[in-house]
Amino acid sequence: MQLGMVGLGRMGNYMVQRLMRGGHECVVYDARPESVAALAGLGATGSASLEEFVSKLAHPRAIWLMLPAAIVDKVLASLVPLLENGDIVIDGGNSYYHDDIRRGADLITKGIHYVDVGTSGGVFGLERGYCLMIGGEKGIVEHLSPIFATLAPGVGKTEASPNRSAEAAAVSTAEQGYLHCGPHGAGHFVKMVHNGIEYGLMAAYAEGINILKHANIGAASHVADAETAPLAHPEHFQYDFNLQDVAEVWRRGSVITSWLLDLTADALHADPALSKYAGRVSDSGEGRWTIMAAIDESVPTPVLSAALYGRFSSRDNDEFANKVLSAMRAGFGGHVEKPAAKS
Ligand SMILES: NC(=O)c1ccc[n+]([C@@H]2O[C@H](COP(=O)([O-])OP(=O)(O)OC[C@H]3O[C@@H](n4cnc5c(N)ncnc54)[C@H](O)[C@@H]3O)[C@@H](O)[C@H]2O)c1
Ligand SMILES: O=C(O)[C@H](O)[C@@H](O)[C@H](O)[C@H](O)COP(=O)(O)O
Repeated sequence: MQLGMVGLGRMGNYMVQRLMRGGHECVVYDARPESVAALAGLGATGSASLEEFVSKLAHPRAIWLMLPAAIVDKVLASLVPLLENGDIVIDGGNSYYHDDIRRGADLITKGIHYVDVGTSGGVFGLERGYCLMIGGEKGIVEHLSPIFATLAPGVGKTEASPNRSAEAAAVSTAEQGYLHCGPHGAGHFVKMVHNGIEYGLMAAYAEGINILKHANIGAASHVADAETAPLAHPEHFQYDFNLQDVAEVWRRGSVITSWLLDLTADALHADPALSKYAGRVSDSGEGRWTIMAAIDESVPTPVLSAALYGRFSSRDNDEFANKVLSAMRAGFGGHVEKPAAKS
């Protein structure tokens, strides 16, 4: 099948390569000509402009956008006037599902079909395949199934769930690694919650490993932390854990095995101090949209909310709040801030 790809960054580039390996024909465009040239060198049909890109696609066109969510509307404003009745636009980035509902309704008035796809797997997707969470019209999703089947990991890459019935498996593509989740926005809704969970899982590993890292604070060699009360039982905190080895042993048969743990172990092996990271953790939107949806649904999400707020704190957005705390403490008790302990 032919597919046009706009956005050839960390994701789009490898997705095109996986599609071409699977026998699909790819027409590609990116604002960076060097990204287009690199894929043209591997067999894709390159384009120097959106106009040229659209002209090289057979009607009905299938165009996959793999762009930062913030620029999708801007690119659609240039792209849509070039399209014809029956063409399909797929947004495979991390767009907000409200935008999908709006775009789907707007584009169909122009005869253009819109599909939202939450794509998971990151830069490992080229080899492992991508988990695809899809929203849109059923017939259009079915039409695109050869593309989804090639991008997804495929049957057999993950052991079947023991209680999954053969009947359920026969009527769903979930075992292949892609799923039509519902109408416009459903794909990105599922991906949004996936990423909310991702924040919580990541925070859980990070916090646990940090407890292990500080398990030596009772050792005589440890510089006492001037900001806290003295330890009642220094003998309880005499452990110099080898964090790489702990992460490594957890990867074998434990309850908390996961790909995130694999990546954590690997990062600790590369540099146990993680010294190239300052620890300022960004968020691209999906974590906060998850919490917003939970609030609208009146569903409690204490773990996911705490994980999101942890990212805000990591960027020092709690600095003034902490000054307010110190000011109150000074005010009611005359407590003076102590100098930071050397780490
Ligand atoms: N990186 C990941 O692990 C990952 C995983 C899943 C989903 N996503 C989502 O996929 C989307 C793409 O992510 P990425 O990591 O590949 O981003 P990226 O920044 O690596 O790539 C974006 C590409 O878009 C191109 N681009 C920017 N403006 C353009 C324009 N006006 N016209 C044409 N091309 C333009 C850039 O040149 C770049 O090559 C995002 O929505 C992201 O949130 C990323
Ligand atoms: O499933 C995935 O492959 C990831 O979730 C992916 O979508 C990406 O790495 C996020 O864009 C990072 O999101 P934050 O910037 O919000 O951490």
